[in-house]
Amino acid sequence: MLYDDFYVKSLIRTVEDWPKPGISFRDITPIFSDPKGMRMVVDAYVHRYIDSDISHIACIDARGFLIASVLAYELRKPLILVRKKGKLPGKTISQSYALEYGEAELEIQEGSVHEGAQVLLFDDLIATGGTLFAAMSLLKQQGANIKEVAAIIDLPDLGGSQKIQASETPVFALCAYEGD
Ligand SMILES: O=P(O)(O)OC[C@H]1O[C@H](OP(=O)(O)OP(=O)(O)O)[C@H](O)[C@@H]1O
Ligand SMILES: Nc1ncnc2[nH]cnc12
Repeated sequence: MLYDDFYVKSLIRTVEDWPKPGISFRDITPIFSDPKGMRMVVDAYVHRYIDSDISHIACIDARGFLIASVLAYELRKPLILVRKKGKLPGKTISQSYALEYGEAELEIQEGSVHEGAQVLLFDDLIATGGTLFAAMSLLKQQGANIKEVAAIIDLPDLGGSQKIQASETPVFALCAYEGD
């Protein structure tokens, strides 16, 4: 299905002052309750990565899981879960970070990716980039190369995507909210 930016944006709800005063929260929940929107979003990534040489898809807890798992199924790639602290059994490595409205810690299981893996890292939204940088650091510590970071939404005013690109990692976002 052809990507229609206007249609996808019509499924993203802005909630002012949530979860904290001053935050314009971009709620993607309506995308998942709209089968056409969900298909349009997934198809856009399938189209972009079908012929790429990525070996793995990594995704970030929790909203990042929703599209990335379908994408991994479609592209027949292994999926690596980057989870919030305390959710993964066994030996893990962790990284704390700050995001637009708080602080948290991410973890991956040791050995979840091998040296030289070519990873597409997926999350739903890029704001300050704190979350993605923490995930990138964990994957790189395991020897992975981050081929590209992909998201549904970029908030360029918060600088995250620019910082990731400045670190020599390509960034692909389906849509952006800038200056509003
Ligand atoms: O670029 P940043 O400033 O780091 O912000 C982006 C992150 O914030 C949200 O995660 P949240 O921790 O709210 O998790 P959720 O997916 O579990 O709702 C979003 O899903 C991104 O992961
Ligand atoms: N403005 C925002 N809307 C939705 N998720 C976010 N994660 C970080 N900032 C966000």
